[in-house]
Parts: sequence; structure tokens; C-alpha cells
Amino acid sequence: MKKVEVYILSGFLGAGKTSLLQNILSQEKQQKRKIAVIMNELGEVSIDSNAVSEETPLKELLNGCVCCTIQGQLEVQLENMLREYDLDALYIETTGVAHPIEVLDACLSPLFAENLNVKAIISIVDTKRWKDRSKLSIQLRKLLIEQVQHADVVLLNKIDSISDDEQSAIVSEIQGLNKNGKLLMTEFARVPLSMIQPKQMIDKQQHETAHVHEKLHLRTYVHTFTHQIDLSEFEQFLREMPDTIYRIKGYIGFTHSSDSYLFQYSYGMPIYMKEPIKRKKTLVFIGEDLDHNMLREKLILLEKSE
Ligand SMILES: Nc1nc2c(ncn2[C@@H]2O[C@H](COP(=O)(O)OP(=O)(O)OP(=O)(O)O)[C@@H](O)[C@H]2O)c(=O)[nH]1
Repeated sequence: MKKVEVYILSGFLGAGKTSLLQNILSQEKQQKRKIAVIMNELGEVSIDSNAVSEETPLKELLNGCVCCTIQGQLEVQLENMLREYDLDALYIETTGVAHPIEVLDACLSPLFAENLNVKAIISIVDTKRWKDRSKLSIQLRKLLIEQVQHADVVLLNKIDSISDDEQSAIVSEIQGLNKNGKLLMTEFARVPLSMIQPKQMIDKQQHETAHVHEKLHLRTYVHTFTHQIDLSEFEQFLREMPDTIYRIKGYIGFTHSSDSYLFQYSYGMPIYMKEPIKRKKTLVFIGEDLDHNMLREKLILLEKSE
């Protein structure tokens, strides 16, 4: 089945996401690919949507940030997009305050995981703001860092506004935060598509190496349970988990109850909600350097000790 490529555009308020999207869309148009856009803005009225031409399908998520209050809506929009259009690629422009992991998480919903292929998280950094980031609150500084750390491609934008020395200092800071990401310097987010999209053409000999480069920086692991598990042992498992696992989401069943639970875990906080409909007991893990074998073994052990 053809999968739709998904690109998540992240970056702080005013960093240049809309400029980037416009540049991307005009290049995609030249290549005659069928593209759609999902835009998320915090206000009730969309300001940036006129940046997208009328022939490009556009869904907007207004008045909330996709990574928290309206994540469910993103899932609905994704589903609608897939049903209504035969797409080659989908770009999701997030609000400046979105956490990339949460957006990725919405794209991994079991409802359409088989139809989407998240190709890259592209984060755009306003170099001027980065230089002056000590003026921001601790939370916002953390967010800026997170947007850089989890990106597959980092665009250092607005380099016309800083000196050469400042550029070199920022490059080394960003490289220190994200050793695997691709770093590009831009003005008005002008970048050739080929630099931000993983290679399309792979010849057989190159396949292995190209494949490695094409993988997302953030990794995912999906585990399906065959049995119910003990709640306290599961909580012990969560406490022992490496802190590079940022997010877990899915359905789970416990020995103390015949109910299914929707389980959400983010920033160290587990949430369980009773799920009225019987679901396949599957958890999706998102993190860095995920050790699939370790996770699989530990989760299977939880089922055995039941
Ligand atoms: N000097 C300079 N200005 C830029 C550059 N890139 C973008 N801008 C300007 O910065 C402002 C914000 O750019 P946008 O592309 O709208 O940024 P955004 O991230 O979509 O902004 P929000 O939607 O508010 O989060 C606009 O006025 C752009 O013209 C650049 O490289 N240099």
C-alpha cells in the first residue's frame, strides 16, 4: 500500500515556519506532487492559511496547541485527509510552542499508522532569538532545546541578522545538542527540497546505508500484549525505564480488572483511563536510542509473571 510521507515542521514563534512551508509548497508544485497541509495555530482565527494556495488541501486546527489540547483533533484531521485525497505528502505546521514528540505521537495513532510514513521532523531556529534566549523563561528555553534535539533536520534561519562569529557559535551549540541531525543555514527559510527530504532514489548497493540515514531520529517501538498484566509490576517497569523514553500511548489490560485502559505516559507521568470499547492491547513507545530487545523482554516478562 502506498504510504503518505509526513513532514512535521516545528520551530518557535516567528522562527520562519510559514516561510519554509511556502518555499516547500512551490517546489512540490513544480514536481507535480499531490500535497496537503495541516496548520495549527493558537488563536481562533487562522492568520497563516493564506500562505497556502487554494489548490492545496488545507485543514486547520485552531485555538489550541496540537501537542496538548487538540491532539485528538489532529488525529481526526489526518483521517479525513487520507480519506478525501490521494496524497504524496502531508506537511504539518505546528504552533511555535508545540513539542515535536507529541505531534509525532498523534501521527502514530493505530487508526492510520499503516497509511502514514513520518519521514522527518524539520525544526527551524530563529538564530537571533537563539542568541538571546537567556531572556526567555526556563520553560520556553527548554522547549527551544527540545525542538532542536528531536529534529532530523535543523534549519538555522535568519542568518542575515547575526554576525559570522555568532553563526559559528550557534552552529557548535546546536551540533552539541543534536549530533545526528542535519544542520542547514538559511535566509527566509530558502532551502532546496532535496536537502530536507530523505533520498527517494536508492540503488540496491546503497540500500543499507541509505536506509539508516532515512530513519527518524526519534525511534518507536510497538508492543502487543497477549495477556493482562499486573498493575504494580507495570508501574515498577515504568520507574526503571530509561529517561530517553519520552512517550508511551496505547491500550492495556490489568489482572485486577476486566476493563481495557487507555494508557498515556509523558514527562514521567502515567495516566490511565477506562476504555469502553474492547481494543487490541498495543502500546507505542517513542524515544531515543530505544533498545527494542530490552523492552520486548521486559514486557514479555510482565505477561509471564501474571
Ligand atoms: N530578516 C529575516 N527575516 C525573516 C527570515 N525568515 C523569516 N523572516 C521574517 O520573520 C517573520 C516570521 O516568519 P514566519 O515565516 O511567519 O514565521 P512562523 O514561524 O511561521 O511564525 P508564527 O506563525 O508566528 O509562529 C516574517 O516577518 C518573515 O518575513 C530571515 O531569514 N531573515
